[in-house]
Amino acid sequence: MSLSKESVLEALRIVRMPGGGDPVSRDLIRALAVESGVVRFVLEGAPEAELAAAKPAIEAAVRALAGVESLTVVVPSGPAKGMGAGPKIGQHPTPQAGPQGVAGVRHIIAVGSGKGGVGKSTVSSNLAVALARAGKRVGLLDADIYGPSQPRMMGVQQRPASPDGKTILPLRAHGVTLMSIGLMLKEDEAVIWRGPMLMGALQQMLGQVAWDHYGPLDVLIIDLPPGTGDIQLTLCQKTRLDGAIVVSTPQDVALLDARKALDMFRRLETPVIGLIENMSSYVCPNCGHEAHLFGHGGVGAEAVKLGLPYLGELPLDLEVRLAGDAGTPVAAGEGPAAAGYRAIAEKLIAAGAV
Ligand SMILES: Nc1ncnc2c1ncn2[C@@H]1O[C@H](COP(=O)(O)OP(=O)(O)OP(=O)(O)O)[C@@H](O)[C@H]1O
Repeated sequence: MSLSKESVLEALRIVRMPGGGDPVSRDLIRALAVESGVVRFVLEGAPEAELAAAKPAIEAAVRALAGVESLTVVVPSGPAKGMGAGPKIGQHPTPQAGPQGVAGVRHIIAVGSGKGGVGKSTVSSNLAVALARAGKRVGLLDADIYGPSQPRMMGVQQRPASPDGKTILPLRAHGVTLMSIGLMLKEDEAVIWRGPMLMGALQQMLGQVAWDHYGPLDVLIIDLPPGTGDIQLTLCQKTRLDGAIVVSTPQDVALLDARKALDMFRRLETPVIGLIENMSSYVCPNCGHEAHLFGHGGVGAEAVKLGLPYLGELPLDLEVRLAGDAGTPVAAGEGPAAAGYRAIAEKLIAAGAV
């Protein structure tokens, strides 16, 4: 029998758990992935001591299979020392009837991109700050589970509190109510998760976080992972989204991927609020010459072609990256990039999107 999920599960059925039964019939094997000899899964759903005691036998059973080149078994542990008891993030999704809103939130907007690295997270944080500066009550959810960047960009690192072990209290930075899935997880947990665990975690981020802890929100901005995967699909299907904003750089290859994201939102019947061109122009800080490193105007032209609103362009500006790395989004200050964000925030407000 060649190595597969089934052969791994079959081998695991033979292992006896200290508390009785086997790990498969007790549903303790989660997010199993088997790919070219690499086997990964999460072992959870029983007391941590029992899982730790069973782990060596479980590993031995899998390693004995022909074709296993590497094995990672993660036993998620409780919160790290000093962090206090907290809810466990990452679970199988609970059933829900149709798309749901989020308590205390008026509008929900997702920010997506077809391709990574085009500035989606930068745009999400800066737009959140620009909208807050324009007087809106704004929340920001970093749902980019594989590369959460909002804690760094917004300058927050502490683990959110959970007084009752279930409700999660969001953080607050630059006038924005903030939560990142990255603040609740250990690195190795998120990386090996697959579909259902991701979806459950997202559901928890929307349902268990007290988004109105600092007062009700006009808008919750959700920074999606790049691409068109499980998280995007789940969010559009399970959450009452008001719409999506798609970020792209102007060059053809990024636009090609942006079209895929737009197509996904169309199929899922999520209205596209507009397109944003990031890294549009570069003004040399020494001589003032304006260059278009990735081309210019491609996103606007695409918006016209598709009959979608074009929200505006944002310059490629060293300050944007430095500010993001330093934890204070450039939109919190003054300058051309801040002005660009202010203009987009005003457009969104004028359109009644927030
Ligand atoms: N307009 C800009 N000018 C200069 N640097 C930028 C600009 N937009 C984004 N960056 C920088 O580019 C890098 C990638 O941006 P960001 O993380 O926002 O992209 P992303 O699309 O969210 O990527 P990923 O999908 O991988 O999370 C960051 O270092 C960010 O500071």
